[in-house]
Amino acid sequence: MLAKEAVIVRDALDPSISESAQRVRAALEEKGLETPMAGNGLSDEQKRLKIESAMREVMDTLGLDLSDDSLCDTPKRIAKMYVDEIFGGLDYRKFPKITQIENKMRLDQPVQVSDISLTSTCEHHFVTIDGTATVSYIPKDTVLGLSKINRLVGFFAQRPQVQERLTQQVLVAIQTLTGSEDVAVSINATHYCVKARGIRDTNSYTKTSALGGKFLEDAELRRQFFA
Ligand SMILES: Nc1nc2c(ncn2[C@@H]2O[C@H](COP(=O)(O)OP(=O)(O)OP(=O)(O)O)[C@@H](O)[C@H]2O)c(=O)[nH]1
Ligand SMILES: [Zn+2]
Repeated sequence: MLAKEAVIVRDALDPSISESAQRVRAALEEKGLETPMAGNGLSDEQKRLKIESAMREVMDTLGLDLSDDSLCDTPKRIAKMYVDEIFGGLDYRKFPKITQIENKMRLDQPVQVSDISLTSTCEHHFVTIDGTATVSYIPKDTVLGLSKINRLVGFFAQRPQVQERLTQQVLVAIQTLTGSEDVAVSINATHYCVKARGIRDTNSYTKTSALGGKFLEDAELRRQFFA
């Protein structure tokens, strides 16, 4: 297993990790908001093979018949889903390409993207978190391509998460990329670990928010964001 510092140095030299991704990661590390990772240096293919084998063990332990034609490929499907889909955001090589344009329009009012659909995975139970995110920022020197906001939410959602950390990670990513402290993020989500097991509450949902710069200082701006 490689030490965390060694992984960061290796990734800094990896041309498939964009400069934007490296800056966001450094900012998260500095603020103690990075997802806890113990980088093991495995390739995606090595990860798929190991997870497939582990899932085979889990299913076998549950007493499922792995020779059944409906079940036999499930370990492989789960391995692919974890590495390439629902946990793809653990790999900064998959960080979205961030397009920004110079703020020639001198925009100084909030740009808000509301109700971004989001699915993530609860890191305590590995079941779905299903919700929406709303992101607002006041541009400084550059303006972000709108879809990039959805993509950034999607990237950090594709990790095992707690909703509070996910909300903060999106905030820091947008602050880092735009150079503007004036960012607000809110997430409303249903946790299937609360809905489908445990307390089995089918109604409740969780609201979190993370605010920076003028959104913290200006009550009217904050009111508009939450309105
Ligand atoms: N703060 C926070 N907690 C979460 C999130 N997702 C799940 N949890 C909680 O994580 C906690 C884990 O508690 P444990 O007592 O270790 O787990 P458990 O025995 O399965 O708990 P129950 O869900 O109450 O049955 C639970 O209270 C979950 O509801 C999240 O995004 N944020
Ligand atoms: Zn959970």
